[in-house]
Formats: sequence, C-alpha cells, structure tokens
Amino acid sequence: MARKLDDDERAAALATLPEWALVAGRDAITRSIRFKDFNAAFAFMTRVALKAEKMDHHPEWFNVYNRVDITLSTHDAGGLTERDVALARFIDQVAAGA
Ligand SMILES: C[C@H](O)[C@H](O)[C@H]1CNC2=NC(N)=NC(=O)C2=N1
Repeated sequence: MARKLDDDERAAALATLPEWALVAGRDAITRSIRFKDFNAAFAFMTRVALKAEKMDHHPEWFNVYNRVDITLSTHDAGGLTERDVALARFIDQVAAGA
C-alpha cells in the first residue's frame, strides 16, 4: 500500500503543483477546473476516469455544467501519497490540452 507523504514530501510535491491547494482539515489536495462547456468537461472526466481505473486510484469529484471540482487523497492510507501526486500531474496535463 502507498505510504503517506511526510511534511517535507507534501510541501515539495505541492510546490510542483501550483494549481492544487490543500483541503482544510484533511490530508487531501483540490483543484477546480472550468471548461468551455459540458461536453469539454465530460470529455476530460472520461479521460481521467480511464486513467484512474488503470491506476486503481480514483478521484473524488463534482461536476456541474462546465466545472469540475476534484479532490485527491488515498483512502487506504488516510492521506496524500505519491499516487495522488501522479494523478494530479495527469489531470494537469489533460486539462492543459483541453
Ligand atoms: C480495492 C481497491 O483497490 C481500492 O479500494 C482502491 C481503489 N481506488 C482508490 N482510490 C483512492 N483515491 N484511494 C484509494 O485508497 C483507493 N483504493
């Protein structure tokens, strides 16, 4: 099972993920993304869903129309792990190309 990041590792990871913020009161990161319309948002979600299934690592997310709010945390570990960092990087790449 993935190990929780320690404080130094968490800070170093966040420094490389400027679009992401820590969630208050929980060891998780969050990002909100706006797209052109629902089609673009759902296309993004489909790509992330396929990757998440391959990784066996799934986002918590909420969609309304063109907005997707995403929270990443590793439930099995009870906090942030390198798996969340890897999925966040993938999400950033997909969002940048959308
Ligand atoms: C049984 C299955 O492998 C686990 O429940 C996986 C599935 N997806 C997961 N996703 C996330 N975000 N955290 C987990 O700990 C996790 N565990």
